[in-house]
Amino acid sequence: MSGPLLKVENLTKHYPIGAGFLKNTIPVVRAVEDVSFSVEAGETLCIVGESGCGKSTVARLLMRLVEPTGGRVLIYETDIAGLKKHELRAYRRQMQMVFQDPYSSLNPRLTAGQIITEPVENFERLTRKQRNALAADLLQKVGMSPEMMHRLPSELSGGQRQRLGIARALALKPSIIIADEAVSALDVSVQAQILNLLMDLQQQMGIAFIFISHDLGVVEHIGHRVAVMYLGRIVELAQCEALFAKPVHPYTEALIAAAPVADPTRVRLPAPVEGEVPSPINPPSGCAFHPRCPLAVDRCRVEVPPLVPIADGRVVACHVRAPATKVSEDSAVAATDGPGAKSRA
Ligand SMILES: Nc1ncnc2c1ncn2[C@@H]1O[C@H](COP(=O)(O)OP(=O)(O)OP(=O)(O)O)[C@@H](O)[C@H]1O
Repeated sequence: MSGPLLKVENLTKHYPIGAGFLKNTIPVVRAVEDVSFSVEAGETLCIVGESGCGKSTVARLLMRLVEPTGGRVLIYETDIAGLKKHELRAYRRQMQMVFQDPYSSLNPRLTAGQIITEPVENFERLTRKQRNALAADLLQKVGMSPEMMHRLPSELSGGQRQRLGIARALALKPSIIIADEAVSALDVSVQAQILNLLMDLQQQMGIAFIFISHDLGVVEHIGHRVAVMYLGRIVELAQCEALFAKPVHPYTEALIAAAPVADPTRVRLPAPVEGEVPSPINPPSGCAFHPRCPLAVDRCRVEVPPLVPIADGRVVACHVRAPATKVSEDSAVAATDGPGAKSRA
């Protein structure tokens, strides 16, 4: 099969809220606006941004848990909107999710073994022997002892529960796992174990990850590429190392400046920008970041900046740092495609 594993084109989601007198006056939350990216097999694309910027809505759109207002999601060049019911089931097998809170996403009445094998049994009947063998194999894959298959979620630690959530996601042999804040609820040492587990599984099984997080330390550890979102839009998409070494969008710069620095030799960026994230119901005109941006010029207040490719292959939406030319606008969509997974050797 050719082309990227996953391609997202101009994805948009507006949630209607309340009712106006006239249909066209119903206010909407502009949760996701014109988002495009692609993911290659075996790659980790991280999506970062402040709370409410639309990260989880992107995940829900990819899983087709909510319908988009506009745009397309293509898996191996097939538009998922056109899939029939049985094709959608097959698509859902390819894309699995690991959630932030492993406890609330695991059925407390089922044993670990039942939780892991349940997704497979939605598709095929298993004998008791097959079920036990599958549960034992998946538990071992995530670094747990097969005996744990008889335990209930309440009898496991937070880290074990998250491993169980990962084992369940692996059961259907997906091509992509979407991990939405998958390590945020865990202690730092357990976080590191889970991140290393995900990276090992990726190497062994070639799984792609879409890793959603607000924690830049985690993103720097696990990401190949990073998409930075602000108020529903991607404002910068770059190779992970390049992004952290030299953020280009002023918002990316501010996010990195605000993050705790684990490495004392790293030079800190200037102080982060002040102010609240504006409302996605009535976002600022032009560049939504302009009210908080120290570099804003008149053009930023009126024109939404397009994503423009710059020299090192990243794309940036900023009139000041990456001003658009006709040529750059034409090549911007191509630049949201990944160059393939980088090697971690
Ligand atoms: N079902 C819904 N109806 C209306 N608005 C919604 C709905 N779901 C999300 N939103 C709004 O859409 C915007 C984006 O929400 P989303 O959960 O995608 O953000 P996020 O970046 O994942 O945030 P967090 O990091 O806090 O989880 C927010 O303003 C949120 O309030």
